Amino acid sequence: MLATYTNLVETENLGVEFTAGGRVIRAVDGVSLGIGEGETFTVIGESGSGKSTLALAILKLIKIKSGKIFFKGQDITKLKESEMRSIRREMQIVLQDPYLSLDPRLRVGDIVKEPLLPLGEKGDDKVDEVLSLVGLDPGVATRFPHEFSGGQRQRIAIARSLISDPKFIVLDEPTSNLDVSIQAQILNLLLDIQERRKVSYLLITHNMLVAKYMSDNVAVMYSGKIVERGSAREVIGKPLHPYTMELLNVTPTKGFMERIRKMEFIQEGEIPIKGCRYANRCRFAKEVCRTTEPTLKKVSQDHEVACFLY
Ligand SMILES: Nc1ncnc2c1ncn2[C@@H]1O[C@H](COP(=O)(O)OP(=O)(O)OP(=O)(O)O)[C@@H](O)[C@H]1O
Repeated sequence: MLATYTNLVETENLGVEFTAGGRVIRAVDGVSLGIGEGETFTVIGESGSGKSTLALAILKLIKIKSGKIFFKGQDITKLKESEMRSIRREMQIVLQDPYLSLDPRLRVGDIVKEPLLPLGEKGDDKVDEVLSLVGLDPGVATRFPHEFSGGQRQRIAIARSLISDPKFIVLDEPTSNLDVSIQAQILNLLLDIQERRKVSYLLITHNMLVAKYMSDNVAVMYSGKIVERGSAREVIGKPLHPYTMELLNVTPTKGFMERIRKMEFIQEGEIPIKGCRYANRCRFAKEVCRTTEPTLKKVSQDHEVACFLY
């Protein structure tokens, strides 16, 4: 029997750890999220916050320490690679750097067909279709990556991600290595493809403008944890967490300042790394922030925040 599901992709308390120089890094720490069909779910955060690790864990490309991953309602956390094969075709990734992600020795047609190799499929008949879908002339299939500009290379990478007809694509900073003038073209292409193919995107970015333009829902990640999430309109339009405000470079509203007027804040630099991970950078940190880890709290229909100010 097919599992019924609400979200195409879900994680439950997902945790990933690395050990580097004898130190354990909790790169993803207890992340629960749901990505609906045809939705763009964006993870925002600065470098090192754990965005890419989260995406790789969802794709089961790295080892998971704890928690669960569901795809189409099926728990895939413990599936063996052989059991993942049919699911792999439905999950693809587009990486940040189109200069590194395309094998320079292969012709474009062979690059685009790469995801079909482990499935034992040739896919020759699909190459023209996906190249056209990304706005490239099918004739480019016989050429090599070095003959193309950054934007065209990213179109090739997107074509490759589409050849297995996936339902879910991770877009890891897909435009951050491109000229500004090209970025909008690629973002529009991705939106157009989503419309036509009804794919869900997990978009990773540190660029708020990109997040605002592309997303249905967003999660803000800091030090392996989601500190705020909700609809893009709510989170980007009315940021609540001091870290989100910092990322967006917004000044807290008068109403916010009025509401927190009587709270007692402690000085920067006094807070040990315990409790809220952002506390040692937060100008609104209180005593409780140094002792207790805040959990996500629903503040409105489409908005949750993990912060003791709320
Ligand atoms: N293979 C690894 N071995 C050890 N530590 C790692 C490894 N991959 C990531 N990390 C660490 O895990 C944390 C999260 O890294 P991650 O790359 O997921 O962050 P990110 O938000 O995607 O950053 P960026 O935008 O720079 O890619 C960082 O502290 C990073 O140094």
